[in-house]
Amino acid sequence: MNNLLAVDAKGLHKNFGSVQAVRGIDLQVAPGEVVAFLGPNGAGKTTTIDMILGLSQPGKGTVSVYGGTPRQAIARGQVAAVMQTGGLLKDITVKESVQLTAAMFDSPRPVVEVLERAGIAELADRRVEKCSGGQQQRLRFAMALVSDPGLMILDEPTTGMDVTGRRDFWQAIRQDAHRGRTVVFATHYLEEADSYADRVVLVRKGRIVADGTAAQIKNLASGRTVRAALSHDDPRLALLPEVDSVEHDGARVTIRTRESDAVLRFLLTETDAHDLEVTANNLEDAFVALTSDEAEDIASLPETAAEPRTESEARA
Ligand SMILES: Nc1ncnc2c1ncn2[C@@H]1O[C@H](COP(=O)(O)OP(=O)(O)OP(=O)(O)O)[C@@H](O)[C@H]1O
Repeated sequence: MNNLLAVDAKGLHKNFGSVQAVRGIDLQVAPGEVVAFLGPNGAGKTTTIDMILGLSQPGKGTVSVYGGTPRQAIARGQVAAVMQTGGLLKDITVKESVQLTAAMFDSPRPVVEVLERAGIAELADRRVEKCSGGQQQRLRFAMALVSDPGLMILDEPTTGMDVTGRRDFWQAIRQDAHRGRTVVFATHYLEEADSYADRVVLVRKGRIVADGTAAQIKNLASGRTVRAALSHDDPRLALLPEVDSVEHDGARVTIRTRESDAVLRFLLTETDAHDLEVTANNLEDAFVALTSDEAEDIASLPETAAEPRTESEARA
């Protein structure tokens, strides 16, 4: 994995005046990966994506896309983006928009084909200004498909869409991704990352705080709390590898853990604990906790970087 990486970003920093928008992001994306860049408002997702696309320059750090600069990759048609807003001319039709984009490339995909892929063939003659927000996003997607890019970058593409619109949009993306296209998308919807990404990169305040499969991130985010009555403080609890934190409060102890079974076993066999209670943390609450101001950095999960998808694993 060297210059074959779809994205190789190293030590990215970006400040806007006194705002440190990105504070040291390293991101390697292998061809065929579908990566969600997940984080709350202001985490630095768009700023990072802008640097990957060459729309802004890092204050520090480097970005290469397929071994070249972002601008070279865009000019070669290797990367295309679907951004949240902009990029559309309101007075022309859907089909004309795609035709204009196609005129920029030597061997574009046929216009009719990309309109179908994006699910807007029946809107071909509609003026852009008459299209709904979701339809305009599909048009941006169609325009991004024209160069048949190896890497597609989507910046919160479904913001403002209703549930059906989001589902239909992702279905269109998935249907097109069957050839193992690399996809990097920014989102703050946990369920989008969960449903559509092989790998989830969780960002908070300009840094990556976790990097793994959706299941691993969910595991991190969805620990359990064990409460029990205990006659005295037991310092061994805090030393258990499965334990994240221990709080003693009089005769009760509260233990946060990712593996409640191991903790329960210890309490029942090694201590006089009784009146045990286990509660699962709410996933959304836990996600907020992972990315909140108070949250400490969580170690990334090194083995989790998903392998490039094979043809057979690729989504239909
Ligand atoms: N052009 C700019 N000038 C000043 N500050 C900026 C600029 N662009 C971004 N920021 C600030 O940088 C930080 C990161 O913003 P960014 O847009 O990258 O976050 P994001 O994760 O994409 O958020 P959202 O989910 O709300 O789109 C925020 O504090 C934002 O206010």
